[in-house]
Amino acid sequence: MATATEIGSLAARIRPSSGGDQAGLASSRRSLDRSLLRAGTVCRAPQPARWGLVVRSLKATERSGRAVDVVGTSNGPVSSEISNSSFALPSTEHSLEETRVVSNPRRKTKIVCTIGPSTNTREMIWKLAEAGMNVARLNMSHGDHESHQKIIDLVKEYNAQSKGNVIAIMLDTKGPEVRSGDVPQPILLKEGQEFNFTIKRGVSSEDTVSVNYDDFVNDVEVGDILLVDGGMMSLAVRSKTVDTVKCEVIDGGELKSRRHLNVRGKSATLPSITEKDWEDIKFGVDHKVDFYAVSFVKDAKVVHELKDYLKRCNADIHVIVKIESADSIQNLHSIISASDGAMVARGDLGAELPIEEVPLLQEEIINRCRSMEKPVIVATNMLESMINHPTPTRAEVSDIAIAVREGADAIMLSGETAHGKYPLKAVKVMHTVAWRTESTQSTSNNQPVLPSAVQAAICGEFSQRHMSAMFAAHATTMANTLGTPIIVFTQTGSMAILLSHYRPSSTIFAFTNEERIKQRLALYHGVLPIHMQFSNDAEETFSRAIKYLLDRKYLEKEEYVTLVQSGIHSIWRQESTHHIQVRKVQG
Ligand SMILES: Nc1ncnc2c1ncn2[C@@H]1O[C@H](COP(=O)(O)OP(=O)(O)OP(=O)(O)O)[C@@H](O)[C@H]1O
Ligand SMILES: CC(=O)C(=O)O
Repeated sequence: MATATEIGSLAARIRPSSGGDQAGLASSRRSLDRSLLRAGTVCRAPQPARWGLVVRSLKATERSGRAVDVVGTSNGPVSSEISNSSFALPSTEHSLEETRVVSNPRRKTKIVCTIGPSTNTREMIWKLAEAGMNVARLNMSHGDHESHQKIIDLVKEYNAQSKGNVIAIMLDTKGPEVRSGDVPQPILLKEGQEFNFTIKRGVSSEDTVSVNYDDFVNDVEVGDILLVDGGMMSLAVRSKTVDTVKCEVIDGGELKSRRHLNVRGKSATLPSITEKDWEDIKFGVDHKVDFYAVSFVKDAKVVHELKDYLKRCNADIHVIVKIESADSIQNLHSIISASDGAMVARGDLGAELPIEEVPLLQEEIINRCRSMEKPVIVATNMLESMINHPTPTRAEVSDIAIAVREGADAIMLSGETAHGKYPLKAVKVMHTVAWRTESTQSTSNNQPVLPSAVQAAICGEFSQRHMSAMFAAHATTMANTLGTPIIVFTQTGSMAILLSHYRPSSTIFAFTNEERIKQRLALYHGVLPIHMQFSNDAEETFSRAIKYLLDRKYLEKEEYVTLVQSGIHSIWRQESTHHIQVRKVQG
């Protein structure tokens, strides 16, 4: 059986009395340096934690320069079919060559894919998963429960059959959104023409279409600007009757079925969770989804209301708040604080607020989430042109790189995978761009900081949670300094989530004995979740974990790993002390 011997000198059980042994550390570096030389790798840029890192990047680089040897990872292509397929980026070979000095062959930023008509089959779910999808998003604004259940069943079937890979499921509520009605054919809106929106149901003519919101006429005022589809078309309100809003088209286009309507600078006076949303939320409880993405959250009250409901249902589902309305910006801190994470929903955000605010708000929301230890997703238009074209615009590529650099946990595809012509190529582009961008990120200016824990200690309010945060930060520093991957054993997922928050430079292998926790962890930056039964014997469990990683070539013999035993719920600990150990992997 594979084992990992503890290096006595580096067995940094973090206790006041512990100390490091320079000789042991130097020997570990020498051994890693030797493997580097054997591998013949050239390290072009000095990195603070270079020893273990370069060796591992070789695993993803074949002679052709194509990624074929990354197996069973939730963070990148897993099959040669994907890697060698014709939809590789034209520049793929070049970019993979370039990433030889990458610190880690696995992508850390996760990819959320919206499932729709282009991808709602067994074959496409499998292909998306193999191409790098980490989370499948169900948009409840479209489809019915039957069609969404089919997708949930397919994802669960994939998870059950896949060896090592896992996909989480996110149910995105429709929310109090205002949409135009169904039209049998797109209606052409021309600049300057009169066009009307009516609250009468089922209307679709050349100059009038229904809206799904009875108070539309009351909320809208003469002079308001209406944006269709996030600003693809716009109209100025000229007059109103009891049931109709009469407008002049400013920017024309094709009005298709169920398009978003926003009034510039205003949020609809609807509750954040509508009756339909509650039905969809219950559907999510019944089918055990992993996350809700809650649309148009205006304040923290609605998050508490949803969480209370989930508690009453005994449902362990995390709540991601979508920041997309003018109201949500005013209450950003309390909303994020009440939630389990946030999404920068740039579509509606850029319609309700001036569009030039979107990049600034994106950065602010990411920073806030990062400082509050919550995951954050950047969504909408990331590869919009790939709905119809096989390659992205350069601006779209830059947009992905910016979200990765700003520290998003995940980036999202919407229409690109829901109804686009090139869903797999879009995932492949997202994967490659995120991976390449991560490879250039320096860890030296990314050392964990602990303002909240330090502050708590000063105020005498140091809690178990702060203790866990301290250990996660120290484990990260240790793993970064030594260039080791982190192995964590977690029952609730909390320590893996904390480690993810500190963004270690290498992968976090998160072993859990709960399938649901494994699925949830798929969203978190840098975490590779693995399900394994824990036994009462800690050493035996560690050995099985190491064997698992060796068998899948995630680790190599003689490599060092940072092993974290901790968390709020202790595993194999008599006392409530956390342990961080550095161990050498034995065959
Ligand atoms: N389950 C589905 N069934 C049918 N069509 C879908 C489904 N999900 C998505 N689509 C199609 O894909 C498009 C893009 O998906 P997306 O999730 O971005 O929805 P949206 O309505 O454009 O915006 P929002 O995300 O704000 O709801 C939708 O407009 C719709 O045409
Ligand atoms: C994702 C979404 O709902 C938006 O961008 O508006």
